[in-house]
Amino acid sequence: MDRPDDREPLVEIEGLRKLFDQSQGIIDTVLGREPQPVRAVDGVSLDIYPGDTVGIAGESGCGKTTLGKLLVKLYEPTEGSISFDGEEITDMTREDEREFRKRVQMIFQDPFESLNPRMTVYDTIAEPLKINEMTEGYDERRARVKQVLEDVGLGPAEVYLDAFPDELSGGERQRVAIARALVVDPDFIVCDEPVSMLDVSIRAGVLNLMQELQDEYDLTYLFISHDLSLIRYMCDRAGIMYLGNMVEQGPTDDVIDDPKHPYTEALFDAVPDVELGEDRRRANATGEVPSPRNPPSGCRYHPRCAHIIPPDGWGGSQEAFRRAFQFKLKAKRGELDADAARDDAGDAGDAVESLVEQGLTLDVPEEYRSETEIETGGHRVDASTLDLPSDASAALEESAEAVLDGDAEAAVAALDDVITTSCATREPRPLPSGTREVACHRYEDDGVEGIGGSDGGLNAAPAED
Ligand SMILES: Nc1ncnc2c1ncn2[C@@H]1O[C@H](COP(=O)(O)OP(=O)(O)OP(=O)(O)O)[C@@H](O)[C@H]1O
Repeated sequence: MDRPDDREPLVEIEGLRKLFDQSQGIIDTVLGREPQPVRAVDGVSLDIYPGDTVGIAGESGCGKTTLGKLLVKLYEPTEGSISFDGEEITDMTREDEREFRKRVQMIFQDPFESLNPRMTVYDTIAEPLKINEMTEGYDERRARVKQVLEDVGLGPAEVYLDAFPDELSGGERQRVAIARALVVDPDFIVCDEPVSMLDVSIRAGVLNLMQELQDEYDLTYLFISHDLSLIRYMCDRAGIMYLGNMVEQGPTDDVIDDPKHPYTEALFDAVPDVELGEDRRRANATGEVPSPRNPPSGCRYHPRCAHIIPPDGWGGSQEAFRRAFQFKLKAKRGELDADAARDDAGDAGDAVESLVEQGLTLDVPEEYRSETEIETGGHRVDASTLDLPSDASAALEESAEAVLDGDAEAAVAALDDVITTSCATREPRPLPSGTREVACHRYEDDGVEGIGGSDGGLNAAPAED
């Protein structure tokens, strides 16, 4: 990615992976299935520059916290490298690691859990100074603790020094946690949902304090948050994670105002915004986040993607392909309900037609459904209004017949040659554009939907097979 200056990154993350081995559920054990690790962070690369505030967003379980913990060395990576100020952190001497642990801190979501209830504010903040032998004796230590308490807005310090966490409000506790992180004068702080447990009325105060402290202490921040308005408010750059992958990253305003990855688009569409036009509203994702134990092949987002790419020579619209692909997913997952289709069709009706329409229905909230779907309670789409090529219609009917005959395998096989997409077979590589990186096949080929203007944008590098 282009940057406006030639600073060296403070943190360089390359091909980072963290897999958690997890014991299987009882069904897996009984069926003798191979244990599958949780792919919490799975191939993330990211540079963080000094003085920047980088935000990481994404749905729950996408690997944000795991990434944060890897960066502060609370976890060791399964694969990949993290370098901090030019030095690889996964392979440090004891002395270097000691120094690293001073320079890099983490603030957690829950100040009730992160503070020891049996330690006073003074002991909590003085502890890292003692461990790191950073002060000469009690007087210097006490002066340093008092100073940092004043810096985080807990003044006069004497009022707080002997207090225990349960005597403080949530906001005061989080300020103590921030003071504990700051007292060793770090360079880089990972802030994991730092205000989400706090009362809404005091969040802005804590965030503003963190901005002031950034200048005062010369800090670089990584903010992890579900809250996209917080990311916009605090962060210069934003990275969007999906199932362990970084799908898009770049300057925050560009990523939010002009999202390129369909997942980023859907994530921001989930936030109510009266100014969004029809096109943005229709882009919403279908279904739930799949398990990181067994992520989808190719692009991990493809089963939910509104912009899934039809095969070469597809004679219909992209919308028709997206629905046909949803049919295929439901057939694979055994979600097509033959009995419901028979009931729906009635004695004189056509159960095949009903089942095809059931399969073509998108699993999205009501505001994203077609008129027919709304009229029929979300269960039916009028297939005749869809621009489906004749071979696709024939394949869907053949598949529906197989489902009605109880032959699940044949139902999937009928679709195999027609309803195909490269999104399910090739993993997209993050490719650079003028201001960002996006990992999406739509931006790989000239003439599809290049971004980054006339210089070819993301088309600069060939796609991986
Ligand atoms: N110590 C662990 N052992 C096993 N699995 C883990 C562990 N920590 C996280 N996971 C799993 O890894 C995946 C990513 O979790 P992580 O907490 O990093 O996501 P997240 O995006 O921060 O989610 P949230 O916003 O809910 O905190 C999840 O499926 C989670 O269950």
